[in-house]
Amino acid sequence: MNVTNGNTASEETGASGQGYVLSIFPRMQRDTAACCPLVVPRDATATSVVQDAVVTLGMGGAELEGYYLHLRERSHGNSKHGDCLLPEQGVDNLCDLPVLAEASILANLRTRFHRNQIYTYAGSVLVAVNPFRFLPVYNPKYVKLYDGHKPGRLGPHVFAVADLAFYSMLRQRASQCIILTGESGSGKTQNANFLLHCLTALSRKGYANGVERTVLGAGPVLEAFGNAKTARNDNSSRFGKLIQANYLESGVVRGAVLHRYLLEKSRVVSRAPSERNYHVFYYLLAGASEEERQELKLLQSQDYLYLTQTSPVEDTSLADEYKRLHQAMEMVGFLPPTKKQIFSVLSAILYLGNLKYTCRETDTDQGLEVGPVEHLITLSHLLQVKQEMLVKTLTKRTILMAKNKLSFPYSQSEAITVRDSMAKALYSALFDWIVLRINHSLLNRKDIMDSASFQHQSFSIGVLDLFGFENCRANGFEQFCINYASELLHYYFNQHIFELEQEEYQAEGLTWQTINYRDNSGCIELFSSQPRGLIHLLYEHSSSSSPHATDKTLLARFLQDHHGNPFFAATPKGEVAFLIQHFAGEVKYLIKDFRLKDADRVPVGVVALLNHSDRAFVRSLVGVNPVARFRWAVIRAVIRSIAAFKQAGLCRAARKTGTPGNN
Ligand SMILES: Nc1ncnc2c1ncn2[C@@H]1O[C@H](COP(=O)(O)OP(=O)(O)OP(=O)(O)O)[C@@H](O)[C@H]1O
Repeated sequence: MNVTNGNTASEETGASGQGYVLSIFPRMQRDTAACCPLVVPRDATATSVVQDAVVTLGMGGAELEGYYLHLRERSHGNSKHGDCLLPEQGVDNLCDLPVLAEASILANLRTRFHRNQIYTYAGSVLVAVNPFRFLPVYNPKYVKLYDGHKPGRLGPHVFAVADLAFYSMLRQRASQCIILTGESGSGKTQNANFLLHCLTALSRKGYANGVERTVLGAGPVLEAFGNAKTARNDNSSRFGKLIQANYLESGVVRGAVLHRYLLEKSRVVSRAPSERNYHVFYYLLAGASEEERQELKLLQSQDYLYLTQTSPVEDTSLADEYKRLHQAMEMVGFLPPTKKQIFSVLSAILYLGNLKYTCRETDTDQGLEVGPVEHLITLSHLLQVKQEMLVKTLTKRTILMAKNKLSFPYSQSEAITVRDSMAKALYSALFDWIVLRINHSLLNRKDIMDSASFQHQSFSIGVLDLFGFENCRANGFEQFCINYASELLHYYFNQHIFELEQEEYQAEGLTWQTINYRDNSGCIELFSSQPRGLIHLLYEHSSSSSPHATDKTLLARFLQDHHGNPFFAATPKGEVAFLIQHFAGEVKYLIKDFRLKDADRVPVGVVALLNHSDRAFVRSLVGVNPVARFRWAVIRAVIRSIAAFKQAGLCRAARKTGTPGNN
């Protein structure tokens, strides 16, 4: 039996026009069968339509057996797609939609959005639509409301997810994880913050032990140093993070741990014209007091090359943000001298960008000169390094040969690369150091002692907030890494939602029609298969074993090895780029600087220079990662976290089906 929505103007009926005429065809083909009209109200549900149809057709009791009802939306005419059979207020869970199709899903999300209901369930997944304005649904009253609530009683909410994770952890005595995914600007970080707020508030001891305060302080600090304005999001996270809230088995929150994955450090030295450098630079220059300006030798933002590649920033709120940043830094335990050291390094990074090179050629000597000298003096003062050593590091490569140190002058472009590498390495090391310090204050001494002595068993709830899928006007190495990470996450979702869930249904003996979903494993293969995957080819081309490789030879190799791959394509002639068919759409990547950014080597001389600083703080920055070489951090980290989540999913499925899982 085939029921088609006849929602055309002429078929709208009822005294108030508040109804639809549905056409019921007792066979599958509407043109070969007689049709029986059925008037239903606008807010009819699938169940009520079936009941009305049964009555209208005079079918009842045993006669119903063996009949199938297919509800179909009319696919032509001027019907309002997706609106058919949708209750006026929408449904809380997309699984309850009478017709599950893209149009009806969008119509439901739209209907709810206009009613300020931005959250909707899709089975066990929570879908959030970004409202881009404040909604009064996150205050402590809501945390209490959702605390221990019965699923289905209250509307979908991000606090419901936190609550479910918290009580599942206590009930199952197992750690939990919550993954946020979506395009850049969709609201992942905002919702991660709401989750953490709720997760710490649900602690049996409430706010008493100060973890909430530290977690809340950590957010703005990380945002200032790790977020920036991009073409898609004014406050885009340029790093990925996994925040793990730790609990004792009694449900008392005992600290948290923050893991950070890849910081987009190339942003420190260059970015697209409509984008900005990291927020903290603008906050510092807009909000520093006169005394700080003198001490840190600050200039105006338009005087720094690293900040002037983009349109000037005139935002009166920046000075207030600087004040807020100071407060947040204090909340996570940064004392005034530490803050001063941090801002000195930021000032030094900005000065590095202003250094210029000129070629010098005399009868006896040939090389590069770096200046202006007053910037070199300021830099050596800010970093507490010897000016002579600074100049040498920035202009000459030193090689150790048969126990002798030999120096060769850099070419101008090599020297610029060294200068920029130093700025990126300093910023990245500073960010790592900040994360390290935040982790110290998140884990108090008693927690460490307790866990070391195994006095208490503890569990955790992880919140994974990675960068969202990006397709910018010009995509480069950064988008290549970010989108590969998104691709891996999407693969995990597919596995978790479709494969494992369907396996579970089959194990429970439920009649289930297998759903065919768009599998992205081919795209992941394209990136990571051995030995021809794009990542491996890139690695090969940027290693020292390929001295003659260039970005162009790399592209040629990509094209040669992946010709005919449905996920990979060449671009029209002349473009030094390639296309990848991602799960979220096709992206064009420009090959320029892929090798350079992949290798991401900080010259040994720069590490040695910073290690010789008279300032312990600067030396400790290099100590965070002595070789200062953070190659493929994101990919390694994402693979590790995906593997952990995948394992957790398999264990969950194993527990449900009663088969032993390797927990
Ligand atoms: N629930 C919400 N309520 C109010 N505003 C929101 C909400 N979610 C997102 N926003 C707004 O949208 C902006 C972008 O959100 P957010 O930074 O969380 O996106 P994202 O997905 O983490 O992006 P990216 O991947 O670029 O970091 C926020 O700065 C905020 O203004």
